[in-house]
Amino acid sequence: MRVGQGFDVHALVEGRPLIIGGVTIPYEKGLKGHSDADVLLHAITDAVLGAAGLGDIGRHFPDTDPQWKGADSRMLLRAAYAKVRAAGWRVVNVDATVHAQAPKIGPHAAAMQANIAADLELADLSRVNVKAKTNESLGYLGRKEGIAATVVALLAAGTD
Ligand SMILES: Nc1ccn([C@@H]2O[C@H](COP(=O)(O)O)[C@@H](O)[C@H]2O)c(=O)n1
Ligand SMILES: C[C@@]1(CO)OP(=O)(O)OP(=O)(O)OC[C@H]1O
Repeated sequence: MRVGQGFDVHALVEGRPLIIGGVTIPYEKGLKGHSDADVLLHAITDAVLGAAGLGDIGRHFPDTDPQWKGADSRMLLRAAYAKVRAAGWRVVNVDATVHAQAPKIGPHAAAMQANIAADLELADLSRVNVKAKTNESLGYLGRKEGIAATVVALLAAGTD
């Protein structure tokens, strides 16, 4: 068994769609990034890469590479997970928290869970858990200047 953790944060700006966990959420602002800036999928990607000892998302998909400009982060997660699988690992479970003062994530959590489970080739949806917290109006997250995500992932050896 191997454990990995992931963290990501992106700034909230006007004129961008808000995409979290592969779900487009109606909101007045979206996340700024080189890719689609899906903060949750980036943290999951880092957690599974980290558990496998494969570095981080920026090593595999540099934000200086025009190839990844506007990239769909579900595609990045699937590509990273293919490398994790090729290294002999599979995900046992992923537990994630989205740190967002707004908007409410709860109504979208099941759709995020389904996307993530599909991308990690998990038939058992309970192996992916998406939680959310406000930041109690404290700091840059509490001022709605950005949204963050924290993730832990467990890997096991094998292909089953
Ligand atoms: N962006 C968010 C933040 C929170 N939730 C849900 O509200 C519950 C209470 O959050 P607190 O930060 O006030 O503790 C939390 O457990 C989530 O269920 C949410 O859906 N979206
Ligand atoms: C995903 C990548 C690549 O497009 O860019 P961003 O969307 O800016 O995301 P970030 O979490 O800062 O880092 C990973 C990057 O390499």
